[in-house]
Amino acid sequence: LPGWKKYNLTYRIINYTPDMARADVDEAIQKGLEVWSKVTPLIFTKISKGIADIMIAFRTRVHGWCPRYFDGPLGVLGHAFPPGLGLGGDTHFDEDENWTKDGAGFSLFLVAAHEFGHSLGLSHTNDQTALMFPNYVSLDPSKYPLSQDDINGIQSIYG
Ligand SMILES: CC(C)C[C@H](C(=O)NO)C(=O)N[C@@H](CC(N)=O)C(=O)NCc1cccc(N)c1
Ligand SMILES: [Ca+2]
Ligand SMILES: [Zn+2]
Repeated sequence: LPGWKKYNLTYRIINYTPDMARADVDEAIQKGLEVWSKVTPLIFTKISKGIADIMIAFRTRVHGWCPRYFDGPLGVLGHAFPPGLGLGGDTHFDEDENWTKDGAGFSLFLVAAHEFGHSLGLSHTNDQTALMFPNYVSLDPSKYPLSQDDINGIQSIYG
């Protein structure tokens, strides 16, 4: 599994969803990254300008030079590119979803944690208890642990 060749990665939130307070978006993204830094030597540093390893944006439908597109409400919630230069690591969230900190809509924290798994080199798993299972499971974000499958996967890259 290809991964980043460095442990210190930068991220930048390019734009914010109007669905949530900015501070709540910052927190959801930071916690989504922490899910992975807790079990690896990875360190994530937030920058507010320039090019980060992981560029994070909320987008709809066909967007910019991204080779993938979104599909309106529901369905695809986000996508992220595997480690590498340029688009590598970048993460996009579908702005046509209702993003939330808790309660109705989709938990930005949960989806971000899943997408960052891809940004770090993980693909989907068929372990239904895993964060990297293809489909969203709306479990309480605070209790949503990584499954052993997730941990094995990430530690096989950044052990
Ligand atoms: C083919 C991919 C572009 C689908 C896309 C995905 O897996 N992105 O990483 C996606 O948004 N999948 C939905 C499920 C679907 N409608 O296909 C999803 O909920 N993924 C995010 C997610 C969030 C939290 C937990 C899990 N297991 C999955
Ligand atoms: Ca969608
Ligand atoms: Zn996925």
